[in-house]
This record gives sequence, structure tokens and C-alpha cells, in this order.
Amino acid sequence: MKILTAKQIYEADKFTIKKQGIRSDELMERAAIGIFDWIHSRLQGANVNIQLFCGIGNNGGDGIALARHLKENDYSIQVHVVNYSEKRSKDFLLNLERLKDRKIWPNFIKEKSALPNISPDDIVVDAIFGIGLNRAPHFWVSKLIEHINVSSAFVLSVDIPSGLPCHRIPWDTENVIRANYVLSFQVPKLVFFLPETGIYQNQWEILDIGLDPEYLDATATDYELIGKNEVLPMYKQRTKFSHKGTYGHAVIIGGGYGKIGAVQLASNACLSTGCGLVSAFVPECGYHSLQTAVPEIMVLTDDDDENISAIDLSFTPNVIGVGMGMGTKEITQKAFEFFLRKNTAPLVIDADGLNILAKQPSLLKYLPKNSVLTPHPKELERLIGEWSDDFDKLEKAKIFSTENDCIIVIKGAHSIIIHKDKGFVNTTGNPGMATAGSGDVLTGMITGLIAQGYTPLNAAIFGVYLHGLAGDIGVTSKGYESLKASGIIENIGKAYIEILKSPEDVPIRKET
Ligand SMILES: NC(=O)C1=CN([C@@H]2O[C@H](COP(=O)(O)OP(=O)(O)OC[C@H]3O[C@@H](n4cnc5c(N)ncnc54)[C@H](OP(=O)(O)O)[C@@H]3O)[C@@H](O)[C@H]2O)[C@@H](O)CC1
Ligand SMILES: [K+]
Repeated sequence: MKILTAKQIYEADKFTIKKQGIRSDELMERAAIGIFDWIHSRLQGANVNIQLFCGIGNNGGDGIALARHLKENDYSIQVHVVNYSEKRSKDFLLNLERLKDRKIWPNFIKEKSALPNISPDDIVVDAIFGIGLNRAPHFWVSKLIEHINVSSAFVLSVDIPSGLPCHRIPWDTENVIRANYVLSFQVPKLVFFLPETGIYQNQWEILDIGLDPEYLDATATDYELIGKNEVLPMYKQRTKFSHKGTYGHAVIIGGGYGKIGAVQLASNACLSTGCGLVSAFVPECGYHSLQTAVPEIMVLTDDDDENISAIDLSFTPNVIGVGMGMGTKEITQKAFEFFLRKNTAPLVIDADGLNILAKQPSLLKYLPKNSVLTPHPKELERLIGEWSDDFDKLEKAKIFSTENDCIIVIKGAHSIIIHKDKGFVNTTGNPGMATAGSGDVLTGMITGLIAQGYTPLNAAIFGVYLHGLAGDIGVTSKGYESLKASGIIENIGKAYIEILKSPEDVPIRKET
């Protein structure tokens, strides 16, 4: 699903109005009815007090139109107009008139107004600011936002939590609505998925307001949200007359004394993702434990007992996953440099492989085109430098990806795969996956997909989704605290089965 910028949403709006021959207030009416239906299907006419806080733009207009529908269905409502500007939108004014025609008189909140009491049992509809927010809210509007936040009432935000801009971090992190639920029109907003800006809502859902599919199809976007519908077409079906050679030979290189487990997890994950043959290359000390723990893999050893000192492969595999548990000792750095200079196989680089690249950026030129880099935040910072905020981080990652012709998997609650100017935002995964070895498993999975013929970009996107889904399945029996990296591997098979079940036909609903 495409993630549009505010500018593109306004264009989609205009395009739809023209193509469908409708008025802008009709589009607003669709939005309001969508929200009303959502509320009504849950409340079923229950006697709850609903307080609507509406700005003076189109987000406020949505709220005012919603108030009319709620009143017509006998809900108990109070409408507050947050009078933060003299410049009211046309459709806000139109809906305000419609409200007054029905003898509903809003309470106008201005700078000096007393703030209304909000009971914890009330429902607050937050329609103060939408995607049009382009500067810090006035001090008194911030006070209102704070007043709503401390009320303990259930807060339903229209389109986006008020105070949260669409494409940057908030001016003041305290003065943003903390929404229990966001009903967002047509397309998700990038801010829902970033660590600094995703904290303002618990759950979000897309409401389809019928923006024209022709515009959405034709529009190129900087970011895409990756769900089942996006990964399913990437899936490579197995054929009847295939054999293990059909699915590639991968090598996993890494490990050190006390860190052989990282290679074990990556190799096992690689195999469990469908790779035909997996060889591990580890220091001598890892030989017995690896052969015992994963009998299906072949083990090659370094001459050094405890460190990677010389990476000597007598063949060129289909892909190599390298770096986990490897350390950054001088001897290993030299071995890695020598390896990179002569290697021609596609690479997936993790952990200490990335740390060595950060220490010696001159090695980046030896990476094969479209190498996949899988840094956690600290490793990413070592590679691309410090960032001022999440948006700066994404821009820096894009520049790094473009300059070095590589794919970066920024690991996080919503991992984002960066390929040059484009980002793919993952939707699977959960906090239970913040556990030792989870990253080694991901590296093994992406390596295993490339071995099977997935392009490195598709392997990164599909692999991150599959990894998160295996973790989501894992927590259903293990809970968040007890899920281990090996538990993610155990559920890779179930994750494949889940992906192959009939395609999603319900709107995306996601806890963040
Ligand atoms: N296609 C869709 O998805 C549809 C979208 N719809 C809805 O429209 C919403 C967008 O509406 P919107 O453009 O009128 O902007 P909104 O957020 O209501 O702000 C109003 C104005 O406030 C101003 N302003 C900005 N910052 C400010 C500040 N700090 N303090 C004071 N003023 C400030 C700024 O005007 P300015 O003063 O900069 O000229 C801005 O224009 C969208 O979120 C959705 O709910 C639906 O109706 C149907 C179809
Ligand atoms: K809002």
C-alpha cells in the first residue's frame, strides 16, 4: 500500500473530485459517514457522552459533519470549535451551517476560554488539526491538547493525531494528542511507523473514502507499506521436478569463541527459509557444536581456533551471509578485507561485518551491487553518522544506499528497507522479537531467499515480513517475554503457510 505525502493526498483529493464529478463537501461527507459507521457499529446507540473538538479547516469540517450524523442517531454530543484561526475552510463553514440548521450550537473555544470538563467515561473525537498542520500550534491550543491527554477519556483521532505533522517530528513533543485510535483516510501516514512519531497512537485503521484508484496507481511514492498483499506476488513457488540444487547453496560466515550460536541461528534460519544447501564457515572451535546443533548444514572451519583469520572458500556459493558474532579484531578485519576484495557472490552483511565497514569505509567499494546490509540502530549510526531525528535518519540512509548501491534494512518496530530513494515499511513483528539472536535469524532468512533466486531487494522485503510474521506467530504460544530467536525459526514454516492463505480482503488494522 502506498504511503502518500500530504501534497499527494491533496492532489488525489482534487483528482477524485474532478473525475467522479463530485463536490469537495461530498468527499467530506464520505469521510464523516465512514467515521460515524465505525463509531456506531461499536457503540450501537449506547448512552455515552461524545465530545467533539473540531478545528476550523477540513479536519474540523469532518468532525462537524460527524457531529450531525451522531445527533441524528440520538447520541449525546457536545461540539467544540477550536477557533485557532480566522481563516475557515469552505466545507467547514458549510457543515457548521448544516449543524446550526439542526439547532446544534457549538461551544467556541478561544484563547481565553475556560476548557470544558472531560470525564474519563467520555469519548473524545479529535478533529482539531489534520494533515494541514504546518507550524507549531498556538500555546493555548497546546494547553487544550494537554487537557485532552490528561482526561483519561478514550480519544479517537480523525485522520491523524492533532499536533502531529505529516512529514516531520512535532515542534513540541508534549503537545500532540495521544490517540487511542486513529481513523486515517485512504492511506497510512509515514509518521505512524517511525519510533519518534509512532508513539502518539495505539492503533490505527484505514478508512476507504473512495479516492480515485487511477491516481493512486499512477502515483510514485517515496514509501510503501508492506503487508501480505505486497509480499505474496514475490513468493517463488516450488516446482515438482526441483531438487536441492534448485534452491541454491548459501554460506554463512561468522562466529568466534563463545559466539558460535550466532552462526548456528543464521544457518538454521537460512535452511528453514528454503535454501537448498547451507555451509557455515566458522573458527575451528565451532565445528562440533555446529555439526551437533544443525546436522543438516555443512561446516567449514578457519585455521584459527577462536577467530575468523582467513576466509577460504574453494567454491563460489549463490550467496553469502557474513558478520554475525565475528568480532572486529585486527586479524578478522584483515580476513574480511581480503575476502571482500576477491568475493563475487551476492552478500548479506550483518553485525561485525557492518562494524568493520564502518571502521574502514574504503572497503565499501568492494561490495557487490545490491548487497543487503542489516544494521540495528547503533550499527546504522556507525555507518551513516548521527542523525537529528527519524526523518534525517531516513534521508541519510537513502543517500548511503544510493552512493554505495546497496540495500539497507533499518531494523526496528517497523523495519524499513531502504533502496536508493525508496523505502518499504514492514508491518509484521512485535516487541517479543527484541531478543538476542533475532537479527542473526533475519540475516539467515534473507540469505536463504537470495539463494533461492529472490532478487536482493525482494529477499530483504519478503524476509523482513516473513521474520516478523514468524515472530507474531511465535508470541501467540510463547508470549512476548519468552520468545527466543530459535522460536522465530520454529515458526518460519507457519509464516509461509499464513502468507499463502487467501489474500487480505479486510482493511489493514494494526496495533503499533
Ligand atoms: N483527501 C482526503 O484525504 C480528505 C481529507 N479530509 C480532511 O481534510 C484534512 C486536511 O484539511 P486542511 O487542509 O483544511 O487542514 P487542517 O489540518 O484541517 O488544518 C486547517 C488549517 O489550519 C492552518 N494551520 C496549520 N497549522 C496551524 C497552526 N499550528 N495553527 C493555526 N493554524 C494552522 C492551515 O492553514 P494556513 O493558516 O497555513 O493557511 C491549515 O490549512 C485532512 O486531515 C482530513 O481530515 C476530508 O475532509 C476529506 C478528504
Ligand atoms: K485530528
